[in-house]
Amino acid sequence: MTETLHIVGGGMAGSEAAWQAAQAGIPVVLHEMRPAVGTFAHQTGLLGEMVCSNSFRSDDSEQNAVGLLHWEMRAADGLIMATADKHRLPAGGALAVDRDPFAQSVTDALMAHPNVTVQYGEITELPHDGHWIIATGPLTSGALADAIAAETGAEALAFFDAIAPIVYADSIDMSKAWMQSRYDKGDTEEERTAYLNCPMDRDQYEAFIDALLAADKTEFHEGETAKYFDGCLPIEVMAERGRETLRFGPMKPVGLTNAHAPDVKPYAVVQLRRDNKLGTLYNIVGFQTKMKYGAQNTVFKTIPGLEDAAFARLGGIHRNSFINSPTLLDSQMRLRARPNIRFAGQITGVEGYVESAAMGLVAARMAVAEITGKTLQAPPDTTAMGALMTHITGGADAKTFQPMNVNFGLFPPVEGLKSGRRGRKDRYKAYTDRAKMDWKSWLES
Ligand SMILES: Cc1cc2nc3c(=O)[nH]c(=O)nc-3n(C[C@H](O)[C@H](O)[C@H](O)COP(=O)(O)OP(=O)(O)OC[C@H]3O[C@@H](n4cnc5c(N)ncnc54)[C@H](O)[C@@H]3O)c2cc1C
Repeated sequence: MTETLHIVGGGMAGSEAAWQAAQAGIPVVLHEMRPAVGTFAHQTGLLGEMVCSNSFRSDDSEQNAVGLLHWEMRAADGLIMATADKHRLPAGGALAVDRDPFAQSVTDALMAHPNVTVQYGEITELPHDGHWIIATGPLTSGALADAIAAETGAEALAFFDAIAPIVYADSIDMSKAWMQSRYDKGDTEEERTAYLNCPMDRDQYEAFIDALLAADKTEFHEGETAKYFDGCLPIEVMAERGRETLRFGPMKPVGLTNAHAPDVKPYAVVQLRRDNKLGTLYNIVGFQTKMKYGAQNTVFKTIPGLEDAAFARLGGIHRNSFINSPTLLDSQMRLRARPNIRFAGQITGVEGYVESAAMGLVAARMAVAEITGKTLQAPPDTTAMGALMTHITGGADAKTFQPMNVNFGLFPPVEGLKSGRRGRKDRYKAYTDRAKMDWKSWLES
């Protein structure tokens, strides 16, 4: 008899995973704690509930990385994409979804599937036997989060997402910024030039502080803890504590010499640190923030060198349980210490409905292969699915690991194409053409 796949969490990732495995002929038990045990964000007991916006973002599979991920999931007969297409609302180039019929259809499809049993109830332990996928999302219940922390070490499970904004390297103006580590620290040239620095004079700093203090901010949701840890105070809270706080904190100008004006001492310096192995993404060090996205776009572009910055993601702080996947998971998304357990969805450190469902899709296919005595290699990192997986299972720096949306910064470059803004359209088309070809080959493998 074929072994059963247990999936914990009937959200975006768990629903997609259940569908993929069931369609492959594997018996699935899907464990969902709602409606008996709720979260502060979910409103219903339905599977596949969208907790906030009703958008799956861009549907452009040629020029947008999330649009490409849509394409890949459709090509893999994904339940979440097929249901989103069925309940699509007019939204220009974006894929907006009528949320209640969407979740109802996901629920109906899984309930009606002969290979799926939905079992309502909270799972509170990490199981020792059988094949399991944990897809309990950013609001994983307290008991299970405790069990995960006990298994992995408390520091490997984050409860808050304190996100510093991430910028595409090729959108930074290097005629103003320069590369240097503070006090030129490091044994190699690479280490001595590990940071990218943006200098400010006094007027620019004062104007920046004014803009921070005046910016629109988001409040914590009810049920979220508004407790900040001193190590990750939002920059605007630091600015509220005193106009000089940032200049003595993340923006301190010491140990740095402006390569473009060595005789002029900057009044403050914003530092950016490499965020991925490819060097295509940089995060602004210490700039976690509760400013609204519109305000961030305006305020951060006043930083010299970032006037034309394009953001791979903006900053934020919110309740989000996620594991340190680069250290905990192998390339099959299995917990190294307990290989009978895979993780999928937002808890692995991806961000967003589509990315979470995508990780459910691939984790289930890997589990199916294992149950049927085969091994399915991870998709190549030239595909949107593979680029995301590579990021969480090893591409990202484990020390600064933060949840990530899919974006072209995660893709290996296509050789021979023009860099910078002007070449972007051709570059993205080349990425997506390559991805589609490689995704089709992977599906056939
Ligand atoms: C407040 C908030 C707003 C968000 N807004 C957006 C947005 O606008 N757009 C966007 O793309 N993403 C948004 N996200 C992120 C969003 O949660 C994810 O994109 C997506 O829902 C994650 O999918 P998932 O399957 O990993 O988790 P979920 O969809 O949350 O599914 C996890 C499921 O596991 C269940 N569960 C948890 N613990 C247990 C347990 N112990 N036993 C059994 N079941 C359990 C939960 O009830 C839930 O059904 C938001 C997240 C939060 C918290």
